Amino acid sequence: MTMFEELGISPATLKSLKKMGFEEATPIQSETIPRSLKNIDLIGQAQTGTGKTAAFGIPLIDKIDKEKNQIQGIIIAPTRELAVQVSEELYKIGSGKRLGVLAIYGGQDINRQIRALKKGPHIIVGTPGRLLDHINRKTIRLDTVHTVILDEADEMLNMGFIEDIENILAKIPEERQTLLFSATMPGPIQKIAERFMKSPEIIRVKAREMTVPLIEQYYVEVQEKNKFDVLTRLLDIQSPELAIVFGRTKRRVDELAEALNLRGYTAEGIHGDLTQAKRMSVLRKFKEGSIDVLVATDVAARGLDISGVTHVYNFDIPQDPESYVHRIGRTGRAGKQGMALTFVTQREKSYLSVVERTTKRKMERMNAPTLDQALEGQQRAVLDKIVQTIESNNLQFYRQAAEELLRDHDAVTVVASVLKMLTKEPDNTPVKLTEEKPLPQRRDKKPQDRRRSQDYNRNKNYKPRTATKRTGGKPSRTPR
Ligand SMILES: Nc1ncnc2c1ncn2[C@@H]1O[C@H](COP(=O)(O)OP(=O)(O)OP(=O)(O)O)[C@@H](O)[C@H]1O
Ligand SMILES: [Mg+2]
Repeated sequence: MTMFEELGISPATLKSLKKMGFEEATPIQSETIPRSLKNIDLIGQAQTGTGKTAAFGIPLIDKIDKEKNQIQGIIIAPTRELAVQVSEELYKIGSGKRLGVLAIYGGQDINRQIRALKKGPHIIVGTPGRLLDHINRKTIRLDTVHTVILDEADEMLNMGFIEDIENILAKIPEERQTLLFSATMPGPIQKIAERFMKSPEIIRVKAREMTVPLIEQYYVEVQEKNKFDVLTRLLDIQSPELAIVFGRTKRRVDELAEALNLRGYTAEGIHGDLTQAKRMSVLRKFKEGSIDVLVATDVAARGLDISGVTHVYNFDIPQDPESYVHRIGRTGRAGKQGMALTFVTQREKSYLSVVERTTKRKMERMNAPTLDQALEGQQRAVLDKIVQTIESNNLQFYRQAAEELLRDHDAVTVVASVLKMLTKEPDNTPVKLTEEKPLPQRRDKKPQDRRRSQDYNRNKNYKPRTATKRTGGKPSRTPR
C-alpha cells in the first residue's frame, strides 16, 4: 500500500484527504495519480468500488489554478445521479483549496444552472445531453479547459452517447489531457477511445478477476413465474441491510417495487422515466435507510456509491457481462463484503456462461429456498433480536407480566407464541407481475473469440467509425 504523501500531491489536497478519512491510496490511485500529474493521457481500469473517482479527482484538483475563475476541468458521467455524486466527492477533495465544483444535468432548471455557471466554477461535472445544451447556448465555454475525464468511459462511448461525446470533445482545446476511467473496457470501445487521446497509457490494476473478490457471487435457477416468491424468500432469509434489485425494464421495476410493498417490504423503484426530483428523493431515502430495497434498471448500475448495500439481486439476468460487473459492484465497495445473486431461467443460461467467461469467475449455484427455509430465516432474525434484548438487560418493567403469564402456561408455550407473533409469516398477498420475454437465445461463442465474447448484445449493429448519425433519442440502447 502507498501513502498519499508519496504521490506528489499538494499539502492542501492531502489535508482534504485526511479529513475524508483516506489514509492509504488504493492501487488504481497510486498507479495513476503521479502519471496524471505529469499530464499523460490515461485509460484507467480497476474493479468497482476501488476509488477511481479520487484517482482522477485528486490530480485534477491539484492542477486547477484557483485564481482563475474559469472552467479548467470537465468530467462527463452517464447519469445524473452519478454526476451529482462525483461533484460531491470532488468538492470534498477540493475543499482544502476551496475550489468551485458544479454539477450540470438534465431535469434540473437550466436558468438555475446558468446562474451558478456565472459564478465561475473551476470544475464542471455533467451528463452529455445537458452539457451540449449549455455549450450550444454558449453558457458553457470550454476554451479554458485543460483536463477532460470520462467517467464510465465505455458506457459513454457506447452507441447511444458517442456522438454527444464527440461533439463535446471537439469544443475542448487539443492540447488538453484526456482521461478515461471504468471498471470495464471492452476492446472495440478502447479502440474508439484511443482516437480521442494522445498516445494514452493504459493502466489496468492487475486483478485475476474483473469483479471484486469480496463479493460472493451466486446464481439461482428459477422459472420466470416463480421469481418473485424466490426473491421474497431470499430477502427473508438473508435480511440484507440494504439491497438493490435490478430489473430489465421500467415497467418491471415499477411492478416489482409495488409488489414488494404489497408484501410488506419498504421498496421504491428508480428508472429513467421518473422526474429528476423523484429520482433524487428515492436515492436519498435509500441512503438514509428509510427504504430497504431499491428496485432499479441499469440506470443505477454505474458508479453509484452507497455504503451499506450488502446484497444485489439480479431479478433479470443482465444482457451483457459489463452490465453484470457494474450492477453487482454496487456492493462490496471500499473493502466491504457483499453478496450478489443472479436469477437465471432455463432459456437464458447461455448468458450466465458469457458473464462467467468475461469476469473469469464462476458463480456458485444456490438452490431456491423453500417456504420453510424462509420462515426459519425470519425466525432466526427474531431469535437474534430476543437475545440482543436479553443482553440489553433492561427488562425490569416486563418482569411482573412475564411471571403472571408463566403461572398459567408453560415456558415453551409462552416463548413459542411470542416467536410466532414477532416472526413475519409467509405473505401470499397476490401481486401483479407481467412476465418478461426471455432474452434472445444466444449461440455460445468460443472462449478464444475475445472480440465477439466482449461484444454487447445491445450493440450488435455497432460500427466503431461510423457512429455519427443521430436518429433521435439513443437508438441502440435498452430504455432504462
Ligand atoms: N484511498 C481511499 N481510502 C479510503 N476510502 C476510499 C479511498 N479511495 C476511495 N475511497 C472510497 O471508496 C468508495 C468507492 O470509491 P469510488 O466510488 O471512487 O469507486 P469506483 O472505483 O469509481 O467504483 P465504480 O467502478 O463502481 O464507479 C467511496 O466511498 C470512496 O470515498
Ligand atoms: Mg466510479
